[in-house]
Amino acid sequence: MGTGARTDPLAHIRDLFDLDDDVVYLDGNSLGAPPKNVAARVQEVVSRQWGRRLIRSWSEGWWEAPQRVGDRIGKLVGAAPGQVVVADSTSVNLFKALMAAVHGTDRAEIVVDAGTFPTDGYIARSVAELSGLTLRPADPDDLALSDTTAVVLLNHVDYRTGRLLDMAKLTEQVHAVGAKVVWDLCHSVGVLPIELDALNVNLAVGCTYKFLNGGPGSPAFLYVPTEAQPGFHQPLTGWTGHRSPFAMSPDYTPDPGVSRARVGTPDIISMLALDAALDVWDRVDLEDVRAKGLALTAHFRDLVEDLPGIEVITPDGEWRGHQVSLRHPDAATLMRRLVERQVIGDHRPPDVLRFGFAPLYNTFEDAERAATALGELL
Ligand SMILES: Cc1ncc(COP(=O)(O)O)c(C=O)c1O
Ligand SMILES: Nc1c(O)cccc1C(=O)C[C@H](N)C(=O)O
Repeated sequence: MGTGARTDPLAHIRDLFDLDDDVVYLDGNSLGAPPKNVAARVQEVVSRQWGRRLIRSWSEGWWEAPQRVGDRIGKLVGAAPGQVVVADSTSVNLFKALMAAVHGTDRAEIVVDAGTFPTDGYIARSVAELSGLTLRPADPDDLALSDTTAVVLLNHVDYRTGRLLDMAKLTEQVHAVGAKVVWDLCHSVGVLPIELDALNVNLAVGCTYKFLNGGPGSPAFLYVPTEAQPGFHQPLTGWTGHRSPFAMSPDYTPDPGVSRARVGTPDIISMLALDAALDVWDRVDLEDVRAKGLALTAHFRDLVEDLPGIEVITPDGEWRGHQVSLRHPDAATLMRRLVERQVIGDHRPPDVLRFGFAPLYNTFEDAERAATALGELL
């Protein structure tokens, strides 16, 4: 199982992360590992920016941080500057995006992929209720769209199976019936090249605590393309989305740009921890990240697919993200015992073992150690 001869152009990047070598961490698709520079940045933000500069820091970079950090994420998702804002949670951004997408529509339905991560389905249900539309879960292979479809919400990578959807093809399908598409990029941002502008995606959301390593609960992002910004009807009219927040006007006038998607005061400590975590992306090429992710997951798959009782449910080939999901009737117990052996993945009910591979810090040896541990348990 040795991988000594394997070339890994990202091998040196692991040193930028604060990881224990005796732990095989394969849960970066749930909570990314901390880059080493984050602790010092947070210390700087607390001690100097907050401590010494106090409220002056709002006009020394804090106020614009949601757009500035948004532009850094924009580079990773194929969005030109001024179209991504970092704010709130993915759930809240989904609410804003879906409410804006159905605003003023005379169409009847919202479609959501049937295997969606629960929060997307719950939020889509609320938006349907509030807007008087119906919600229809559908198989992404057979969306059955029509001219009654207002908006389609799709997960780029399925959190359970790791399947990657064809964003180009599906976006085109949705546009062909005159509907809008909202993409949830939680499991794809930072591991594969994404081209939101080039594909004319209507709206997109994603979290930053998985493969972007922003830290627990780091703020999410929302993409609103420039041409859609004037028509982006913000349902949560908080003051930070106002055109002139400090005018303290009694009337709400939205910011003309992407800032209209902001709501309330940003969580600066978390936002600037994320900003620091994003530094690592200045040193890597997403194509290399993708290539390594495919190689890591293929290697792990090869090592585990013939183990007794295991069924691999992650698609083979290129239509997959950076996790390998295995079905086994004793998945919960197996994962508990793997974690006892310092191999950390996760379990998704009822019977799925998930192993996420973060190409910036996971190694081929991690894949081997995890496969060996699982083999011994089985
Ligand atoms: C596809 C997807 N959407 C949304 C979320 C989470 O949303 P939030 O950031 O609001 O917790 C997750 C993971 O928690 C997810 O996997
Ligand atoms: N967001 C999470 C959290 O706050 C606690 C524990 C896990 C999570 C996750 O991100 C779960 C993840 N989205 C999943 O794919 O299952």
